[in-house]
Amino acid sequence: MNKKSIRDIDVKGKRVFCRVDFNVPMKDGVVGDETRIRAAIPTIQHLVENGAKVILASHLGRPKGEVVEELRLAPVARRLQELLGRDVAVANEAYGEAVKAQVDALAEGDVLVLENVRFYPGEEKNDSELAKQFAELADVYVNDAFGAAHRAHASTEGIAHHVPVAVSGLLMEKELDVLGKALSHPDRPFTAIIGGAKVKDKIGVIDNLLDKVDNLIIGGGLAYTFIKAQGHDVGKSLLEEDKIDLAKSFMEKAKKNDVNFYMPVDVLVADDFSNDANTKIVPIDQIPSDWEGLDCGPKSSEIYAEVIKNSKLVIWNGPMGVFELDTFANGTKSVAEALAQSQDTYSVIGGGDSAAAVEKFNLADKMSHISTGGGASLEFMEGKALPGVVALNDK
Ligand SMILES: Nc1ncnc2c1ncn2[C@@H]1O[C@H](COP(=O)(O)OP(=O)(O)OP(=O)(O)O)[C@@H](O)[C@H]1O
Ligand SMILES: O=C(O)[C@H](O)COP(=O)(O)O
Repeated sequence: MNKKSIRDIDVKGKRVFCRVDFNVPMKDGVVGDETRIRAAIPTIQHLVENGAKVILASHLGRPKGEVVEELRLAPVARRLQELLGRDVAVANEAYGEAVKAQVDALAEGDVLVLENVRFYPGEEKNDSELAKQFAELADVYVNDAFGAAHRAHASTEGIAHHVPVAVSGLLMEKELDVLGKALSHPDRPFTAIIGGAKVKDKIGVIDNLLDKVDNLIIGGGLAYTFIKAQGHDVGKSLLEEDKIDLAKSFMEKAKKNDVNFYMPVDVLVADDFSNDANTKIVPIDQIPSDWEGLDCGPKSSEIYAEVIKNSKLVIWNGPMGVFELDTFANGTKSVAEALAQSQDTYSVIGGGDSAAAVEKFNLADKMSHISTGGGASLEFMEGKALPGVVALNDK
């Protein structure tokens, strides 16, 4: 990576404003999946051990510039305290005189968690006044929030212009190294598996990856637009009529670029979107008109597994079916199992639902890298620059 990281600077005695992505699922005031908190710990430990006064800032949810009681960061700070095994102070605001006093009271190695930065309207507007307020708290800015790096907000981008030193954290560095290497110097054969709900959300990713991969596997709800593009009826399956021509152009681009293009050959159709629906497996040219395809079929899964086993590198974004319902989870599970069993395959899971799926199947520890970024990893894979990274100091 061509950006400086915390390993390139001296933080001893410095007030370090560290933006993390503590946007974790909350249930009844308790943290659900704590992956993102754990992922930030190496950076926090590094700062603590090197004598920084650590000020942590994050968003939680989408409170839209207002205080939302359920989205306060205190429960997250409590969980962090347990995981770190040291006291973590909490602020009721994210800037201002009271917060400054709390920062002034920090000793080297102390940790303070600020309130949800999205309680302020200026955050998402990247308001420079708010960015300056954040900057007043700090001597050094660290961005470790890879999951929010695609957002140009006051705490992810704006602040970097008002603090003399702006560097990446260790999580940010690792995410960019893994994804960056995959896209620029991939081990081959290189396979991308793209699933999820809509073609619309994956246009940029598919287009960019078609210039880089050896194999492209399409699954999930978006496959039906490709099935339609091949001239088959898709019944009540998810279909984006206005993207059929685009799907055709992707298949043509694959041919032109010598990319092996795989899409389902069979699908699991259902007469209802529920676990108790009547289901059957049909070839893609026999989808009944009043049924919908909610998963890949077993023949497709077998083909995908074979491609995975013969790959050196696989990037996976988006489930193969409606994996949240057990009846339609087999296609996604089969991809996860193939990745888990392929010892020689480096597997990169692109965050969001695919990360949730490998967790659900208890296979997370068998993946080589699970990104903490959903939208951020998607934008990175589209080849877009991430504003939260661009703003950091060059090496
Ligand atoms: N055949 C299908 N029909 C309808 N929905 C489907 C189908 N296959 C998968 N899905 C749904 O797609 C959703 C995931 O789509 P999405 O595009 O958000 O995936 P993602 O890329 O993993 O998301 P993220 O942006 O969070 O990483 C899941 O909730 C899943 O149930
Ligand atoms: O969950 C995420 O993908 C990040 O925390 C970014 O959240 P956002 O989509 O609300 O900006």
